[in-house]
Amino acid sequence: MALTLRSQHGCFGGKMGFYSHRSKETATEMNFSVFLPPQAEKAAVPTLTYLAGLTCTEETFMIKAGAQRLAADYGLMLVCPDTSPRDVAPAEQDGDWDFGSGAGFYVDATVAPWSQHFRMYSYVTRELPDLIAAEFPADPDRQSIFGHSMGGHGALISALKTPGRYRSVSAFAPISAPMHCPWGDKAFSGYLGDDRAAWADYDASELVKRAEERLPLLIDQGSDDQFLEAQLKPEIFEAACAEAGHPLELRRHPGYDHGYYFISTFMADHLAHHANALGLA
Ligand SMILES: N[C@@H](CCC(=O)N[C@@H](CSC=O)C(=O)NCC(=O)O)C(=O)O
Repeated sequence: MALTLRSQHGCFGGKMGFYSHRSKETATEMNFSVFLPPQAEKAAVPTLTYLAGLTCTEETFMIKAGAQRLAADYGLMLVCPDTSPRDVAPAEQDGDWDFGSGAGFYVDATVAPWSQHFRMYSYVTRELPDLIAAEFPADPDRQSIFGHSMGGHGALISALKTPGRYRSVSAFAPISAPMHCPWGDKAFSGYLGDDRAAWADYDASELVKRAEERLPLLIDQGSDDQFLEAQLKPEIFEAACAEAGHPLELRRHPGYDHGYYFISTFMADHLAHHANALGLA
């Protein structure tokens, strides 16, 4: 598997790298970033994948979230894919910031033209982990996942749909019930068509009701988040977890909005959550 190293930077004793490669799933070049902690020079380390939100790239989290110092302390590899394929025909880019480029929604599209390249679910749950295991000093038996907003939705569905893959999951302000909000309605009807049964396969509030395993699950939500009421709907996911008997630590934080100041404030708690599940704490 040919990887192109686009740039590399020393970071907290480890290495911050930005890569691209030809993806079989999306049939495009895909970008991703990896933070290698110093411990990775001597041994395979656990990986924590972060899925970013609408309009983000593989750089946003690495630049803004402040996760690398803690990951270096724990000996945790951080992996962050781009949020969609990029080098696609104009008809597949879409002019909207919440659909098309930068808005892959972590689903495998079934509706043309999106179905040709927008296969982000298979990309983040299969192709990218396999690539990381083959090309980096990663311990494939110790993986966890987290994300923000659209990426929080992506992290929740990735964990719920692949029992046995991840040791823990967490999310900042996730789109918790995409079948019941305008962002999800637009993405699911565009990528998956009108069949709401297909939508339920990518909705965490539906998937948790049939979950086979019980993962440590942490969600942080700002109470002053501008998207909270219309788009995020944590109360639906909270009720679904209660109905399913799935443990959930959902914390609401007055004074915090949707942005990376909120994310960076609670980043240490999320890394501790995952480090604990991955046997690093
Ligand atoms: N362009 C939009 C705002 C887009 C936005 O807020 N994106 C969020 C994720 S929202 C859900 O997935 C984000 O993480 N942005 C990156 C950042 O650096 O903050 C608008 O104009 O409202």
